[in-house]
Amino acid sequence: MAYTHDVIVIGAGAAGLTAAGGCALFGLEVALIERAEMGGECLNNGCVPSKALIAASRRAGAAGSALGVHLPAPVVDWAAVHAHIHGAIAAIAPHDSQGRFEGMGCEVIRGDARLTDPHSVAVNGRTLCAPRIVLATGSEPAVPPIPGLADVPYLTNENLFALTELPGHLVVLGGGAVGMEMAQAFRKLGSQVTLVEPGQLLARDDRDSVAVVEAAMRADGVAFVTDKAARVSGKAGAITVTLAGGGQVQGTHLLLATGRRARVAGYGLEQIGVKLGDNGIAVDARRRTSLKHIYAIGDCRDGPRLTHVAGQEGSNVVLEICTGLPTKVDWRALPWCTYTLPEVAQIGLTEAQAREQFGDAVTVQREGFDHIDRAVAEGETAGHMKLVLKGRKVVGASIVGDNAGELLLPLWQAITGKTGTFALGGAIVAYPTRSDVTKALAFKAWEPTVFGKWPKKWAGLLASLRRRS
Ligand SMILES: Cc1cc2nc3c(=O)[nH]c(=O)nc-3n(C[C@H](O)[C@H](O)[C@H](O)COP(=O)(O)OP(=O)(O)OC[C@H]3O[C@@H](n4cnc5c(N)ncnc54)[C@H](O)[C@@H]3O)c2cc1C
Ligand SMILES: NC(=O)c1ccc[n+]([C@@H]2O[C@H](COP(=O)([O-])OP(=O)(O)OC[C@H]3O[C@@H](n4cnc5c(N)ncnc54)[C@H](O)[C@@H]3O)[C@@H](O)[C@H]2O)c1
Repeated sequence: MAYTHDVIVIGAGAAGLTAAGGCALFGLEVALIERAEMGGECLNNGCVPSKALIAASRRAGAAGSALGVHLPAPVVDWAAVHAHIHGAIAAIAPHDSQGRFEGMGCEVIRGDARLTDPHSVAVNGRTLCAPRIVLATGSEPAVPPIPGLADVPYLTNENLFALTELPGHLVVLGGGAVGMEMAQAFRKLGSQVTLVEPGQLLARDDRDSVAVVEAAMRADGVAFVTDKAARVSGKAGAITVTLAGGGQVQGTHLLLATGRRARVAGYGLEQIGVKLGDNGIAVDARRRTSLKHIYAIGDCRDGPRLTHVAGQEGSNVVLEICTGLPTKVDWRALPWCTYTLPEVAQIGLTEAQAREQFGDAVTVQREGFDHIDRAVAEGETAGHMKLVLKGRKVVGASIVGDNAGELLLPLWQAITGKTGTFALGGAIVAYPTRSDVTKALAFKAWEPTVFGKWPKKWAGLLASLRRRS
């Protein structure tokens, strides 16, 4: 077969950009195909706009009296908030742009790709062929089969950031990361917000940590309803959600935050025989599909759906394709953070997962931010860090508090064995910073040893010798 390229990458989101850019930097001939905006979901309707919106909401939420300073009630200029969100996207866009990736050596093709045989991709009337293909086609909002939904205008992350007005009363379906972040942000900006979730809020996170966020959001004025949406009716500006339990919630706008569905249909996967899992393309630990020369990375395969995961899988397949060495992804120390106020961050195992896996070998060291001087000085003491240990080895951590996500990096190093509690407990940490909490908890793992029987005996012996001299 005459190959036109060494690698064809379909999709220019976080996963595809990393894979294509990395292979091109190794000198391979790469075709990168994107049918919509370069940068995919994270840049255009995911992480970037949501974090820009959250930043605006934090400014609004700072109003009131605290620390002896009185700020007047905020005036929210939605058009300006909207401009800030789209300004952030525009500022980051060059990083993901066609020009930047062409500069790295990729052939960037703007069009709809379709697999026509196991080595061939049709796009814009051309047929490209390569020995390796990387699928990075992402995911889309999962729209649950709720009766009436098709007849009512609703929001998802795909149109939320195009809103031209601040919702009067936003009803959010789903208490995962999207639902929680957006519910709090719109509430702080002045919308009434009701969040409907039938199960647990932030179900993948530590329960103690989620309880702190939930309390903060209730204090902000978010109303939580534990039930499932059974029917939706109404029209723009007047929407009614009828709950499975019989109650009703009324609002002006409806946001679906009910999870993601992998984008796997309509581009030839079925025809060439790539196998699917429950919600995405089935892959092995090296991110190879059932056709071993075709990889699937990021949101389109079954597994965690996060930008840094997409990027990590992109790097993984670059190494495997470019060196020929099998390269497995390692999620022992997978971090994530939900950017509510306070943030809730998780890495590795939660306490419950660790106890299930290691039983009595697990101990948990916990410190509240009310014991951390920086947090006290700033009046931001909500939250805690929980360090989950097997012996003295960190196997997980849950953090809830201001900027919790910024504390994750040394914990990644500890879980992956690049550092340990001894090093972290002895580290010099600038005072006063929130990192004091990591040092304090790591040291607790060693405290019984450092101040144990033998060090005490030794110190006592030295002291008695000095007394005699
Ligand atoms: C509101 C929201 C907030 C989020 N916030 C965070 C966050 O703070 N942190 C975090 O880590 N994650 C966050 N995420 C998740 C994150 O956005 C995704 O995990 C990530 O963007 C997935 O990247 P990807 O490259 O796999 O897919 P995408 O970014 O979806 O890229 C796939 C690309 O493939 C293209 N494509 C699909 N089919 C074809 C085809 N046949 N031909 C050509 N092109 C095609 C699509 O147009 C798309 O551009 C958030 C998600 C949402 C919805
Ligand atoms: N900060 C971050 O890292 C961040 C932020 C946003 C999104 N994301 C990623 O984006 C993806 C999507 O997030 P998400 O929050 O949409 O999905 P999710 O799967 O985390 O949560 C969806 C929630 O919707 C609920 N739900 C389902 N059907 C419902 C119904 N009919 N009525 C009410 N509730 C219903 C589910 O019980 C679940 O709790 C996730 O994979 C997440 O990792 C990450």
